[in-house]
Parts: sequence; structure tokens; C-alpha cells
Amino acid sequence: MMSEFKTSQAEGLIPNFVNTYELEERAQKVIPADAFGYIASGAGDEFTLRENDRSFNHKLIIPHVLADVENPSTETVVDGDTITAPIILAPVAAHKLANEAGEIASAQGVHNFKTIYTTRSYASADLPEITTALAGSPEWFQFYFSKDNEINKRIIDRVKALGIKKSF
Ligand SMILES: Cc1cc2nc3c(=O)[nH]c(=O)nc-3n(C[C@H](O)[C@H](O)[C@H](O)COP(=O)(O)O)c2cc1C
Repeated sequence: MMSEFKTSQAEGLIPNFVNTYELEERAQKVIPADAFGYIASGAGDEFTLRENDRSFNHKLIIPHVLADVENPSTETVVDGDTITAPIILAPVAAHKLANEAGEIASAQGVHNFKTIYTTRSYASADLPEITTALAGSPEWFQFYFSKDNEINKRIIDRVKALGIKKSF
């Protein structure tokens, strides 16, 4: 069942990319076309995708002149956790579409960067494996409500048992 998700086996750091658009081009070379299409595209005519890009680019960083820049830091505190920068991993389905290491590699990356990971109900790795790979880094959980309350209860019990402190 899980093997459906297995795609790229590319490993290692990606050298010399200038921006995320260039990173996307590199990813396209190693991820099968259908999986890449799912990850990189938006719904319908992709109006919202274009609007997201456009509005993100209008969030400006305002430089503070004549301020103390001896020890600059992007560190911040979110919900009691100190993270490296105000960047967290949003809920993203089926990481194994991109690479067979899937959520485990993503969780290790989040741990190394020191930020927050959001696990999604229908992850392509087993939940305890993700929590283990996070090695104590903060984990949030995105709950997808099922019509079947037994399934809902089982998922919530597993999330509680894993010690995940925030579900939404
Ligand atoms: C492959 C893929 C799967 C995603 N799966 C989910 C999901 O399961 N739940 C969800 O709320 N958002 C999902 N998203 C949306 C992301 O969480 C995120 O909001 C989106 O990529 C826009 O990024 P931004 O919020 O940083 O602008 C997914 C996005 C991608 C690219």
C-alpha cells in the first residue's frame, strides 16, 4: 500500500541554488511528472496559486537603520517553543510523492533546522515514526474529520499517546 507513494530516491544536499524557483526546477528533474504536478500546481486555473505568490512578495522586510546589528537573530518563540526563524512546516500530504524517505526525512530536516512540524492525518509514514524522527522537536497535528467516529477516536487516541501537544 505504502509503496504507491515511493518515487524519487535522490539524496543529499542540493548545492548552489539561488532561490526557491531554481530549487523547484531541480526537483522537477528527479520527481516523476504526475507527483510533481500534484505538488507544484494549484486547483482550476491556478488563480489562487498566483495570488499567493503575488501577495507573499508584497510582504516587505523593513530595514531598521542605525540599529544594533552586532548579534542579529531570526529566532522567535511560537506557542512556548523557540524556533530558528518564523518558518514552520505547514501540513502537507503524502511526502513520499516527492521522495521515498517521505515524512521521516522532512521531520529530520525540521529537527535540524529547529522549528515546528505539522503532521497531517493521512501522512504517508506511520505517525510514531514521524514523532521519533522529530526527536523532541515540537509537533502539531492536522486532524481530518472522518464520518466514522471510531476512526476519529482511534486517531485522537494515537495522537494523545504520542504526546503531540497541539491538534487542529
Ligand atoms: C503537496 C501538498 C500537499 C498539501 N497538503 C495539505 C494538507 O493536507 N492540509 C492542508 O491544510 N494544506 C495542505 N497543503 C497546503 C500547504 O499546507 C500550504 O498552505 C500551501 O502549500 C501554501 O503554502 P503557504 O501557506 O506557506 O503559503 C498542501 C500543499 C502541497 C503543496
